[in-house]
Amino acid sequence: MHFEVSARQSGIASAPLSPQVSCTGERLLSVTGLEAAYGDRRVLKGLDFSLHAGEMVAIIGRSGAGKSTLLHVMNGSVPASGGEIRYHAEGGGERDILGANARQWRDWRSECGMIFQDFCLVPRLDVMTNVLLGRLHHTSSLKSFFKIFSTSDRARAVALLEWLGMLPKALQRAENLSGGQMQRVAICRALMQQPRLLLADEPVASLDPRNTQRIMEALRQISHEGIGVMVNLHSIELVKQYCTRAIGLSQGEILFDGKPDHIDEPLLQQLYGDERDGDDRDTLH
Ligand SMILES: Nc1ncnc2c1ncn2[C@@H]1O[C@H](COP(=O)(O)OP(=O)(O)OP(=O)(O)O)[C@@H](O)[C@H]1O
Repeated sequence: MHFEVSARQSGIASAPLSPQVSCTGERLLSVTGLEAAYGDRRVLKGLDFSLHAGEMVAIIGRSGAGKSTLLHVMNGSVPASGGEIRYHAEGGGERDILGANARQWRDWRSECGMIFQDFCLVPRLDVMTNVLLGRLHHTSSLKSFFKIFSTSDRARAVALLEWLGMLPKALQRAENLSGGQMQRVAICRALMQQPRLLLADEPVASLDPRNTQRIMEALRQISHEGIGVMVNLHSIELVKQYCTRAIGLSQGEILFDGKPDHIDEPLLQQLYGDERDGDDRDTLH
């Protein structure tokens, strides 16, 4: 079953997901020569690509290719060892995120939401508070600690939860939700930041088919709002169904950057090789 929600139903019309951004396809990021390593082991080897508002870009490649590392370098939780990530600020001006000081990193993180395979919610807090925690980057930490959020923050949280069908669960503890419900809450939390970019690290890896469709549909709608979405995926079927572009990584290098329709058998063989033999093959098509 497909999850379909109109802009009116979603509350997007009354509470834009990202009011700073219009869906004009302007450039958000220019990545050049990006390198990352764990100790002596080079994991990202000179990546070059750009990202635009409204794109939904899949990162694909076999296990260990460097997909998660790329997203974590982009949000600053793993350090880069070389290269540049130039952020094109709204209204002009650009800066290299990798050369940012602590305050600039905090600013960047508020522009760059992230969701994870294991959701990363605070289990004992209720859904509403988990979502409001997404405002941490915009609110003083003391205020957040005492859970003092503004009326407009609360209104936005309500609109987002309603959009993803989670408002009835707003007062439940996060630990009592199903995986699909947790991921919807995690998306709401990320959108509370009003990001220009959303990074999703295998967001559907642990979900059943129905919840997978719901989450992918939500990500697509978010990209239609003008937010740049980058999503690590293992299913090529989902990439072709939902994404506007795919970047194929192999051993930390970009092997492909183009339209999902252009992903063909020889490329899949290059990207996945033996990993596609046996059971894995079914999950890739
Ligand atoms: N914290 C770490 N310390 C050391 N090596 C790591 C660390 N995280 C990842 N690696 C290694 O870096 C390489 C890239 O890992 P990464 O998780 O980015 O790959 P991936 O493409 O996301 O894989 P998967 O699809 O299995 O999640 C792998 O060889 C992995 O073992």
